[in-house]
Amino acid sequence: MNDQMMTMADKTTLQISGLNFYYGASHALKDVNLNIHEKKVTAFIGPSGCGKSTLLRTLNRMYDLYPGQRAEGTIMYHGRNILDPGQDVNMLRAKVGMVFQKPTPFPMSVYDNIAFGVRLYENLSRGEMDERVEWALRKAALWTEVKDKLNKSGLSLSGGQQQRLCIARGVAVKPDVLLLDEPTSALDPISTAKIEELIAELKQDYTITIVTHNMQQAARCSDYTAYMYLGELVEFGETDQIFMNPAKKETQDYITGRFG
Ligand SMILES: Nc1ncnc2c1ncn2[C@@H]1O[C@H](COP(=O)(O)OP(=O)(O)OP(=O)(O)O)[C@@H](O)[C@H]1O
Repeated sequence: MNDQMMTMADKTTLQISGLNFYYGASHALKDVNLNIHEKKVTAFIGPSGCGKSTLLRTLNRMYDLYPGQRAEGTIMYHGRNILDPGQDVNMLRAKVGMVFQKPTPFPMSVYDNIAFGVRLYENLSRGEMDERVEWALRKAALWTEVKDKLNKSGLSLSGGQQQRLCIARGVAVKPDVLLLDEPTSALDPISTAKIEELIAELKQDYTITIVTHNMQQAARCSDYTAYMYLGELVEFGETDQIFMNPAKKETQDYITGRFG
């Protein structure tokens, strides 16, 4: 399927055009053009340092927190360029949530890990908050494991549970998009399988973008794959096509492990 046909079949949530990114003078993303499709999983793959995480971090302006980092170009989201200086970044980050490589629960109870973010945006009654916490934990396939431990510290959970808690925290504010930056690289195979199952469930409701070093994971979990090299987007397409019939030799060399 060519890009135009895919765009007709799937709605675009984020439309990235002419995106360049700089760490000071270092040019880390070079004229990236890419559509992220609604309620699909898009994987970013490529060798270390190719710009996968940088691209992910532009999608909710995470880089704004660091001086000297800047993006140029457009990322259209609901009719607005999110790179515009006038963009409300707090609102953007509520709509485009992020889960990091290392599980990062807040040093507070399981319940408050979820409620904390919700309180920033909504004024819910205690009963409504209880419902939201349960809803988010169920969405993250964690409820049955923690329903009797809601007042225990989030840090007392296993690594895999902590990562699902972080996903629950992201989901609790009802985002449109979830950005997952190597979400299973610190986890054992069983926790990894749970997160992958969870991704398959979550894409019914959310647009998901995942950075992964694991080719099998990209092949299993994603609908679309973007292969990057040295800050450039080399090839983008449906995951089956990228893995079974890539258009570019560089892509084929990378996915078959012949790279470098
Ligand atoms: N904070 C930073 N300051 C300066 N340069 C950076 C910074 N973070 C990343 N870079 C550079 O930007 C380029 C892209 O890095 P990025 O982390 O996006 O790559 P990646 O594909 O996610 O790599 P990995 O798979 O190793 O995580 C690299 O050359 C990297 O050295």
